Amino acid sequence: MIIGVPGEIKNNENRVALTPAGVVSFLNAGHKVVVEKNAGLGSGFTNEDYLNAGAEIIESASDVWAQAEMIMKVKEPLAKEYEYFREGLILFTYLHLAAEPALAQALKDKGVISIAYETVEVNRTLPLLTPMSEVAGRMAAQIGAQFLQKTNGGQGILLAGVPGVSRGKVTIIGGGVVGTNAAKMAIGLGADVTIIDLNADRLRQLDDIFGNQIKTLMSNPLNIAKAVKEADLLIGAVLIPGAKAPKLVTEEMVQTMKPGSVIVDVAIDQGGVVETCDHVTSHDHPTFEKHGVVHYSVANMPGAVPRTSTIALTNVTVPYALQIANKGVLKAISENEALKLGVNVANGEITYETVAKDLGYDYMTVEKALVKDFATN
Ligand SMILES: NC(=O)C1=CN([C@@H]2O[C@H](COP(=O)(O)OP(=O)(O)OC[C@H]3O[C@@H](n4cnc5c(N)ncnc54)[C@H](O)[C@@H]3O)[C@@H](O)[C@H]2O)C=CC1
Ligand SMILES: CC(=O)C(=O)O
Repeated sequence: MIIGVPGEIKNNENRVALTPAGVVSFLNAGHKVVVEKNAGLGSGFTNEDYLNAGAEIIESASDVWAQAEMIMKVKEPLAKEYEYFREGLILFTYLHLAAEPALAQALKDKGVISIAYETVEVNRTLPLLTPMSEVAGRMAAQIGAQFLQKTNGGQGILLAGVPGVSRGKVTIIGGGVVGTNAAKMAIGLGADVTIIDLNADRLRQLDDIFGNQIKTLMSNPLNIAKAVKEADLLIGAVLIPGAKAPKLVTEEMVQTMKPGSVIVDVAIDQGGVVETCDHVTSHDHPTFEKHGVVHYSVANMPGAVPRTSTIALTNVTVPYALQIANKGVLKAISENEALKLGVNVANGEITYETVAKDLGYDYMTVEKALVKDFATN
């Protein structure tokens, strides 16, 4: 199979979908890899590194898309990339389609087999989302601390406090991978940390992990309203796989926060959990202010630490991509339930149930969407 790696074009997205080590894995299995010129530079991988690994370097993105049977990317394609879509092309990347209706429509219209990293699922874990959630969770606490500084528009709070002065309060809604990693960093910074989750077992695990270093609360509107009001830094970290994030923090709750408090809505890639986080921001202009509160809603946070993130991401994506390349997409997904759950669009149908529901499409199982191909393979 020919695997294509275009450069990322989202604002300040410096990750790349394959490292030179990943190229070697594909070549050893008998495949060919074409990489857009300079695609790896932001992550510290030169064209020469890719050539030495055995990839072909191609000048233009359009030629990479045209030659490849499977495109590996990091972020969802942007509108200017839709023209490269074609029937039967395999696209393996983050998609977040519940928050990207135009992209979902384009993938449907063009018959692209679209496999989303974020819905590949094993035993209720999301192995291709986890490393980036680890990165974004850790970043959320340090970014929040930075924007709490007066010089950056915040109220002028040091999360650690000092002897004789209270610590800053951090409220984290969603105690999964992002939430746990945000908590680790916030505790390390000396903050007073509260984690809210809907899953009582998860709250027990968090209590076992962090003990008295955190407070845990069950997710309900009263607890959320109280913890939001008290928070100096609020971190949104809820996920219902594939679905649009629920708006758990209302505008009224945000209005109760102290001026200069900070919200980092990490879940913005799925639409965000904070009502006032009503648009995605970029690394160039990461924040906006509403009701006196600093809002940060960058949907590609790990793009700012691309060296760490590219290596962490490709560590987990390459084994799955190799299965697709080795077996073909149909055999790979029929033999691997985790990968099958990654298929969001196939043969013009939406094949992930919560995405279909949120976007108002009929849902079709992958098997049914690909029924002719399954019958003949
Ligand atoms: N902005 C960015 O650059 C990045 C964003 N993310 C996003 O961060 C979000 C969180 O991801 P993960 O932590 O990996 O997910 P996860 O699945 O590990 O954790 C989600 C948590 O939310 C909890 N939850 C669900 N409904 C809830 C509710 N009503 N109230 C409170 N908690 C609730 C779940 O019980 C679970 O513990 C996702 O949308 C993910 O795509 C991840 C990486 C980068
Ligand atoms: C998860 C995701 O969308 C990201 O790492 O950018």
